[in-house]
Amino acid sequence: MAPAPISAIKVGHIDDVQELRNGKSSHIPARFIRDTTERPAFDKPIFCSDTIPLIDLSKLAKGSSVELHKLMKACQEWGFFQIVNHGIDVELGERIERVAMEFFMLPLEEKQKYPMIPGTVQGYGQAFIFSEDQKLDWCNMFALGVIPDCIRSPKLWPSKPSDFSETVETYSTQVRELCKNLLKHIATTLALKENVFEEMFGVAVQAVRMNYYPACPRPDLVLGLSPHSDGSALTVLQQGKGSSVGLQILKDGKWISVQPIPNALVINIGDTIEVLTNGRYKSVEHRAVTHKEKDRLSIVTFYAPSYDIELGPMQEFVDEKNPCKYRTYNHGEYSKHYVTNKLQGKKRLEFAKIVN
Ligand SMILES: O=C(O)CCC(=O)C(=O)O
Ligand SMILES: [Fe+2]
Repeated sequence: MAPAPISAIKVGHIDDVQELRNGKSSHIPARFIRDTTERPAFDKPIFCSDTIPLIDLSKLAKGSSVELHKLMKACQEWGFFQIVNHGIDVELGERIERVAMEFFMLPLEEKQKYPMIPGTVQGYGQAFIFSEDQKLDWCNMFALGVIPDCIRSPKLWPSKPSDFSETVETYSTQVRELCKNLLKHIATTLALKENVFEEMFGVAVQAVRMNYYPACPRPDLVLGLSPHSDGSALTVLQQGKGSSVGLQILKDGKWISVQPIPNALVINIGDTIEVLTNGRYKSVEHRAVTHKEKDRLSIVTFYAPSYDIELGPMQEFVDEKNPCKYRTYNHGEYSKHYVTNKLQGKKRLEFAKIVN
């Protein structure tokens, strides 16, 4: 049966979490309350690991083999790491946080001029909601396609604050360079030609998502963002200064909090790199939790191949011991599949899995 058009899907009433928060009531609407198995376990001590690898990009740039080895281990064993000396201007990092917060603090009517466009995950609101019985995230998102032009919706770029668009453009230009740079180093860790990904990806797709998690009176009952892996090749995540700890990654069956490090960025491997490397480097499931008193902001950039690219495991990673785990598919089709299915762990990658 053909899938129902997104516009025909009934999502029911979606409360705006900032409005709920401003109402100061401690009542949590039922649609936000998770099943017991999904709730964050605040009663057990959260395993706050400082072992999530920290990579110094300036050392990689100087050709440090020790740092390259650390990067290889980070990609292979974690799929998540933090980077310092990454080349993004500190002042620009502060500016993007400021404009994002100024946008989220606008009156609801103003933000609703840029409503989330179903099936594209662009605009303001809750994304990935496809049915009335689906749980909601304690989060407001504002997402924009940046590159190429065909994914930009100029109507969604807000006029307030006045320097919002210019800041997103400048920030995105610098993050794009960072992604290209990181992919070169990642290719080197895989004994591939350093430009292999850039040549393969064509004009890479880049999108930015700002996630705002207001403080929640019952962080033990809700999730800021449902568990998922990213569909990108790489994701660059900036945790807002002064934000609460919120990002958690699933490692060996345990949720581990990622401690923000001043001026560091969090990098994670997305589904695309998992497929290309036939699972050598894996995309990792992650989620966000909320905090009772503190709000939290994250600025997330997704960097992925052009939509017209056909993707599948590279031959370098397929042999008798490592049979091909994923089929070849069109990246545009995968992206469409990704944005039209709910966040549910790594389920969306089943799209590409070869089932024996
Ligand atoms: O806010 C966070 O830390 C997680 C955001 C995230 O995973 C996403 O936007 O894909
Ligand atoms: Fe994510």
